[in-house]
Amino acid sequence: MTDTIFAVSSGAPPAAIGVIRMSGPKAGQAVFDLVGRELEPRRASLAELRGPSGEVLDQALVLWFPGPDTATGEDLAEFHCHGGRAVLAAVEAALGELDGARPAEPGEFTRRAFANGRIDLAESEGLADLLTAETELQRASAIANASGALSKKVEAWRSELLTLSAQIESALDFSDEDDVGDLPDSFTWNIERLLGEIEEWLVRPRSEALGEGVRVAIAGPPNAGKSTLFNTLVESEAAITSPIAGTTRDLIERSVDIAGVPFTLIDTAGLRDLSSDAAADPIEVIGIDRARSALADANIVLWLGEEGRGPSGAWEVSSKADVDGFAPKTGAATYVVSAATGEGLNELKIDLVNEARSILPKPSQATLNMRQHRRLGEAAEALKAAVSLRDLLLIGEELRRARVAFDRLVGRSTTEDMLDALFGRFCIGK
Ligand SMILES: Nc1nc2c(ncn2[C@@H]2O[C@H](COP(=O)(O)OP(=O)(O)OP(=O)(O)O)[C@@H](O)[C@H]2O)c(=O)[nH]1
Ligand SMILES: [K+]
Ligand SMILES: [Mg+2]
Repeated sequence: MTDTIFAVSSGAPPAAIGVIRMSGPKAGQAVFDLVGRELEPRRASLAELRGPSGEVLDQALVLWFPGPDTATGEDLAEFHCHGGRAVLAAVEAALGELDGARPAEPGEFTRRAFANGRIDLAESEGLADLLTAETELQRASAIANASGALSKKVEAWRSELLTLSAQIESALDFSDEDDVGDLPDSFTWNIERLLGEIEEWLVRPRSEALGEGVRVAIAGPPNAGKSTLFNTLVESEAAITSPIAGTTRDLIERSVDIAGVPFTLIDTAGLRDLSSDAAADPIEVIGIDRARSALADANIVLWLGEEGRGPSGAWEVSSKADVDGFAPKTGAATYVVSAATGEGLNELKIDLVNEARSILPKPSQATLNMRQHRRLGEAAEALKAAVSLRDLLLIGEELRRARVAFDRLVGRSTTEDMLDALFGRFCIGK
């Protein structure tokens, strides 16, 4: 028999309320043992919880949900207890006394929901992202995935595919040529339309982009004020600043949320040409190498050096605008800023946010993660092959390949490893 699992599903105690969830065949028995009577399903009941020797453990609100129409697809109970550490430990200990009951592993409730078909893989992944979302944009995108936008789309594509496969079957049954000529004219258009829809999803920014945010590197010669600008943007004294040229040696990265949009800011070592300097500090040389590769990986480079001398596409920034004798760059697209007085920083932030919005997934738009992107890409490849072929059997095989890719995408066929990796991301009690 399946184990019955339990865990504190609310946050870490102490808190005002602590919710212990229990799922599995013994959940009903557990409610009866602790409460001493049968409860009406799906109604909150106030009850005294008692331990094995009759001692009162807590007064709690208890909910009893008989399966299979529950979040996990199993019998499910919730004990809304007082959220003290000792109270929760005592109730958990009493639940653990029950034969066949044990504490849940991380993500095990969600894993059971998946195993029982209550949610599919894409929804589980969305849920994992939702629980770890830190910015508003991450939350909005994760909720779209968790609520099944991709899953519904794949379901629709899959049923269109089945219709197309049925057309192949009937052409094979009723013709001698076994050639595309036996198919309805709409056949190829329909595959192409399907392909078009899939490609629209494939070109969307990927969900991983939301996790790490837009990468903004700050670059320029030594003492340009890079670290000072970095500290101001990340609102902490993360980087050491000083009048000594070559203060920053290594890359410094910090994640920040600007107007609900996730960014990773990167401070870099000042760039200067040390190639002809035999006495150059080898550590500074390494730092400059690292700086150059960070610039190559960044989505946006803020260039604090001489106009036009930064990496191509870099944003021109004239720093230290408050200093006597300050002369800004002459280009119209220059951001004139002072980290000391705050001048120009709002304009810079507004443009960073606008640029990020065009790089990142749209709010509430469902997105693909790397795994989903790969599977959907396989489906697209198979469909492209299908439109290029003339032999019905071969076309049918490509359509089957596309269907397998859809099935893997939503988890109709998945490996244990993959599930371990996914559900291990959840906390205990989820
Ligand atoms: N007045 C004024 N001084 C600034 C401003 N930004 C930086 N400074 C000063 O300029 C000097 C160099 O600043 P840093 O932020 O260390 O410059 P950096 O580009 O990171 O230098 P390296 O790491 O050595 O390449 C420090 O003394 C800062 O206090 C500014 O906006 N206004
Ligand atoms: K410096
Ligand atoms: Mg610095």
